[in-house]
Amino acid sequence: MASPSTPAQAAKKALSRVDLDGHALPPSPAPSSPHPGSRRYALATELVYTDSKDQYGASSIPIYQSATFKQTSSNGGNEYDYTRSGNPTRTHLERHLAKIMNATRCLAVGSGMGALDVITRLLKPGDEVITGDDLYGGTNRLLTYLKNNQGVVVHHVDTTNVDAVKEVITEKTAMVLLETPTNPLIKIVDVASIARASHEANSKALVVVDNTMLSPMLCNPLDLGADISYESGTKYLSGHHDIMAGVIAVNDAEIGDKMYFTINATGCGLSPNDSFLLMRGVKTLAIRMEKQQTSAQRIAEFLESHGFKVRYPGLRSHPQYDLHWSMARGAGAVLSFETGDVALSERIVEAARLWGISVSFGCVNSLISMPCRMSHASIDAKTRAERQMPEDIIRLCVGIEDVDDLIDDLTRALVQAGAVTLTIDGFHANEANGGSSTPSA
Ligand SMILES: Cc1ncc(COP(=O)(O)O)c(C=O)c1O
Ligand SMILES: N[C@@H](CCSC[C@H](N)C(=O)O)C(=O)O
Repeated sequence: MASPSTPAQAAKKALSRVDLDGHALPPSPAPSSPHPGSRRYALATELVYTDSKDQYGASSIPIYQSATFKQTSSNGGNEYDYTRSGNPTRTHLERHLAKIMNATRCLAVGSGMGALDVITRLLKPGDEVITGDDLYGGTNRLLTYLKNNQGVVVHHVDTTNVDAVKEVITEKTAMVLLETPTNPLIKIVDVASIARASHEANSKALVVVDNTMLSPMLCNPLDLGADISYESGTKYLSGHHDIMAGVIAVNDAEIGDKMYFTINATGCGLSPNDSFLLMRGVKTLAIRMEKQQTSAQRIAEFLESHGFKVRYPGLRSHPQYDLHWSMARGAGAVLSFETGDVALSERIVEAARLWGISVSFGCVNSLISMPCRMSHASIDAKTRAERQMPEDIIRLCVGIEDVDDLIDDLTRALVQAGAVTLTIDGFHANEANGGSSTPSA
């Protein structure tokens, strides 16, 4: 029997089959939305709304925990043959994500770094990449590897300055890689202006945005002109720190095919079990993010009002407040603040109880960390100094606990560490430790 030549023919062929009990066998759980790539409801609805045509009406996607799939002929040709190449649970997740990321195609892989690896395999020796000078440490590490081993030229510039990006765009620019807000300095990057300028200067340059800090709940970089949006699904999308995952969204079919080729060729597609867990996590993204960012706002205001220098795009004092809100639907739940003293920051972090000392963010639990020692330690001290990363910076990743408990725990840690001066009216950050002189109760 000839193998069906298109996916539609393959689906029809498989649909016509019945199992031993006479049940019609659908080709796979159908797309999670009848209209992948186009949203019909508010995002909070789309996140939970799925329409899988499972043969038994399962309301959550079954885990197709199978490496291989039986074929109906010696020519193969069924929709799935091997999980590295494709798996029904992963496909369901990818179609659901394509819908919520406003993309025509989404690909799910084993981690956020795995996603960037797939994306950067679009590069070839001699290609140039323009990226920021405040980047997640792992991203910096992979780019440094490509520079040292694969002949890729990497320009680190201040991507908060559109002109600085324009200055280095040439016909050799193959990729412009952006993060916003940046991790951990919470700087905002004008994605739309950079995408426009990049495409005008070089129509072949791919603008890639790491959307991990905001998630599709708060921002859709493809709508701002990016060619590829990716994020670590380990963070907000899954929300519980129980899996590693990465997702890539794209509208150009040819680029999507090239990246799928890499995923199949290297075997980094997300496992069926983790695809199930990520799908489950995505359904609660809206309520988690709403709660987390409401609490983050309270905590940012609390710290600022007590004299700390706080970086959070929900604060009016953020120098790029208006730019952030022109691109995003919320401020997210990651903020950082400075104490002016590394040892003091260490004492604060170690005094916290409710806030777990941990890398990562986007989890239901609140986390506290010192990026220069932890998430960004792979950037050497000299480079950190050149990029003006304050060694004392403390990053807070706000979870879903009661916000008053979080503030109480932080207050106790600040007092215990000696970061604040107690007065009859309350307390304020010590001036010697980087605090301002305008305390509030
Ligand atoms: C902004 C950002 N992008 C990408 C990654 C990589 O994600 P993963 O840890 O899932 O590989 C991380 C964190 O690890 C991150 O913070
Ligand atoms: N040891 C890890 C550190 C992961 S950092 C995770 C996350 N992106 C964050 O910003 O906290 C590594 O070397 O990658």
